[in-house]
Amino acid sequence: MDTAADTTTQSAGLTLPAPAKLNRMLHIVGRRADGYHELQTLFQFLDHGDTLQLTSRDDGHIQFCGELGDLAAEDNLIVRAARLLQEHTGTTAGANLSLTKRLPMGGGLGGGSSDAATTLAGLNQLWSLDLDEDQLAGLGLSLGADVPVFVRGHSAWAEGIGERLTRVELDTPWFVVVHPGIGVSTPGVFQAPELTRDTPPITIARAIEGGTSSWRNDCEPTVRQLYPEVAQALDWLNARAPSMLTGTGACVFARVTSQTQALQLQAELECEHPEWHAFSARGLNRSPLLNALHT
Ligand SMILES: C[C@@](CO)(OP(=O)(O)O)[C@H](O)COP(=O)(O)OP(=O)(O)OC[C@H]1O[C@@H](n2ccc(N)nc2=O)[C@H](O)[C@@H]1O
Ligand SMILES: Nc1ncnc2c1ncn2[C@@H]1O[C@H](COP(=O)(O)OP(=O)(O)O)[C@@H](O)[C@H]1O
Repeated sequence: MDTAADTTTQSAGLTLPAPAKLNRMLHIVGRRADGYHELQTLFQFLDHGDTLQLTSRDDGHIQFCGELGDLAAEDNLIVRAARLLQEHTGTTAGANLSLTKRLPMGGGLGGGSSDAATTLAGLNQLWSLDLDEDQLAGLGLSLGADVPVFVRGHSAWAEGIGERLTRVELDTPWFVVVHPGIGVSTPGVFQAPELTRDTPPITIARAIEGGTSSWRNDCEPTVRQLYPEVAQALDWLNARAPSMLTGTGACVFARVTSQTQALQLQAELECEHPEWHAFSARGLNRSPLLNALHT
């Protein structure tokens, strides 16, 4: 039977991960003239995320399939990344892009940015474009500040609005990540008058030597105040393990000592708070995207 896809030349295709990130710490050290906030943050990946299937087609069309609520195609970072790559390189190739979405949207786990990075890196390979990492990271930055770290695929200390990256090695514990079932507005958090914007800048060495017990997220007090559900989830987790907000939320994460402890904590949480969503995952200093692309 003929289908639209059958009329195109199909390649073997790729199935690639789009992992989540955590902000292991996040300081706001200033505000730029355009209103954007200058950050110092430590990014780390998780072995949990979305999955993207990519196949090439020869009619130049970008076909997306996946569950992203009512997000319009022109706002979908996957479609935008594919079109950007077409415009930048002039390729006549198209693609079928099929997403299995596991990461909550707008949860501070960087799912949209990670999807975009996986699209850029995957299509670069599928379409044999041969762009290097710097070129892909540059294109990614035009889609969002968090895209470059996913393209580069290493734990990083980030400055500026998150685009100036220095590779680092962090501890790789297990985490329990909790979404308290509400949406947090990133612009709303950054516009809040009470947000701390004047944390003195520190060096990478000082941030890392300070260790996990000294790490904090400057957005946390504001998000707690604006979203009591986030405060409740943080209080519940903090009573059991050291916990923090990631990005501007809504997700919070507890650092635990083993997979067993993670699964126990997750089970307790699911029993007491069925209205929250939780998963357990391990921190990774190398993104599973790099492993998948280079095998
Ligand atoms: C702060 C982080 C840390 O990872 O939070 P999460 O989004 O992951 O939660 C990200 O860098 C967020 O980046 P991103 O998610 O691309 O932010 P955007 O949607 O572009 O930002 C929405 C709005 O928040 C404000 N904004 C965002 C980032 C920033 N460094 N300063 C800001 O002031 C701006 O008003 C912007 O218009
Ligand atoms: N493929 C995508 N997946 C998720 N969100 C997307 C995608 N494309 C665009 N978006 C938009 O980007 C916003 C931020 O998404 P996401 O990266 O998941 O959150 P965060 O930046 O809080 O970590 C979403 O609220 C949504 O409007």
